[in-house]
Amino acid sequence: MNLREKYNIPSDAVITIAGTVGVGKSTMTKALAKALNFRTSFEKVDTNPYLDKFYADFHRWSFHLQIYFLAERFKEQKRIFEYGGGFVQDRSIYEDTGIFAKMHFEKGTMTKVDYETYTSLFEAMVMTPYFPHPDLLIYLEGSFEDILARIRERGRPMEQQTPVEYWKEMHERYEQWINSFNACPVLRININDYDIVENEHSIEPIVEKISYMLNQYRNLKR
Ligand SMILES: Nc1ncnc2c1ncn2[C@@H]1O[C@H](COP(=O)(O)OP(=O)(O)O)[C@@H](O)[C@H]1O
Ligand SMILES: Nc1ncnc2c1ncn2[C@H]1C[C@H](O)[C@@H](COP(=O)(O)O)O1
Repeated sequence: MNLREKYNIPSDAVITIAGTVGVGKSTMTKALAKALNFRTSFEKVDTNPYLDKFYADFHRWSFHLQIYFLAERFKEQKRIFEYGGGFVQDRSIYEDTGIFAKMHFEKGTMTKVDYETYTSLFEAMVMTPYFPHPDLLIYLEGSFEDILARIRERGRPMEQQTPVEYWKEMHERYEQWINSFNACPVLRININDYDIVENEHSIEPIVEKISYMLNQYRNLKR
């Protein structure tokens, strides 16, 4: 019996992993999908045609990058829907607007007109009854120092060249954002409470928590 069956996780569930850059979303997505025998939906970083340009010049490329991410995530949403669920998704669409676009607008690296165009497109596409919310959002959290160490260890060149203040600002914004997020149920996990890199079995207590949350909310909906 696999962990999905053992913990009675519905086979059509959609679980999205949220958290700041470098916190461990992709690593968690892979481990959880393997444990549950679910499909994965990843952000494509290496093939993103705007990401390097964006980090080199926020003003010039922030709007282009947001539109690109929105299109990519929408296509992924469609794929998840067509398969009928059973997915773990690396990063939620809500972070694009709630963290990134908002932060660039408020810091002055996205113009007001671009921000309004982006948010109206986002709302028309996403904040509608036709766009199903995930069954659960897993929020990964940790200290700024631990997360910065992970960004450095991973070593993506464009992220190394970005000032530390950028990551600090993002870390603070994430904490505020998650405290008022209510589009779907949230399971918060501290990165010091598991180690799926060194110990594959440490995913099991997380699956148990997921099961508890999903079944609690399914019962509430009945
Ligand atoms: N549980 C963990 N323990 C130790 N290192 C981790 C853990 N999860 C991720 N990492 C490391 O942290 C870095 C960032 O992880 P990643 O999953 O790519 O983050 P994200 O997708 O949130 O940007 C990688 O070098 C990864 O190997
Ligand atoms: N919506 C976004 N705006 C700007 N930058 C973004 C957005 N979504 C992701 N990113 C960046 C941040 C990282 O450099 C890479 C991948 O994110 P990760 O958290 O490492 O999966 O893309």
